Amino acid sequence: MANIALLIAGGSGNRMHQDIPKQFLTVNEKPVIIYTLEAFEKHPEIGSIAVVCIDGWEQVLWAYAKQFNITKLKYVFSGGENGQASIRNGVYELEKQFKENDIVLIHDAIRPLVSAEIISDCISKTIQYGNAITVIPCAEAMMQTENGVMADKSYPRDRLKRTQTPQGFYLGQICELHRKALKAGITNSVASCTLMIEMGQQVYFSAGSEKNIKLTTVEDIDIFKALLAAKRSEWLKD
Ligand SMILES: C[C@](O)(CO)[C@H](O)COP(=O)(O)O
Repeated sequence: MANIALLIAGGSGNRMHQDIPKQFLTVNEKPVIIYTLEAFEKHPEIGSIAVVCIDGWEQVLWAYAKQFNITKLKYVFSGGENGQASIRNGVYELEKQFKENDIVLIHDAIRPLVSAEIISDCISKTIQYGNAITVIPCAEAMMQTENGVMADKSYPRDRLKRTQTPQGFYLGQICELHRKALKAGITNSVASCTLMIEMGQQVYFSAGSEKNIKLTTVEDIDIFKALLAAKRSEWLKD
């Protein structure tokens, strides 16, 4: 049985307001996507890595992978018109290379601080339950709003989880989910976990971390740099 990491790097990152797609921004002399690739490269349970890449950046990605010695990167696929289409392209391509009972961990390329523990837990919960969505508890009070201006309802935070990636599935099952979703006319679900719910399936949780940040806005780059600095000083102490 193989464990494959499928990194989703198909987006242009409009919310970052940069000329370069955020997965290719350089932070401390290394492109963001390389931090993410290194996390899976170093993980002993991951055999192969595939990337769904934004059009026009494929050769840059292969060049960076060579420069930073990412030997597990085997496939680079085209993105789609949205996240659901990009993931669908990726899993359909993987289906041509791997078996239905192989595990695929679908991960945002712009979550560069995913840890070995998070990857391991996602794999073991996928084996245990059939799928695994990385989550963290919801620490803030939650308000429900219709118009974004005011709220007259709150939502109990202990009943909520904040989802992250990786999100783990058996390859055959995630391909089947995408085929059924297309037949049902669902074409723009936010994430694999939301697609599962929209298709009436249960999802199971694995353990995430506040440090497994998603680089969405420019502010997140500052947080990323601070977390990198903290990580470096931990290494120096060891
Ligand atoms: C998959 C995800 O990271 C879970 O939190 C998130 O939904 C991705 O959102 P994006 O809009 O594709 O950045």
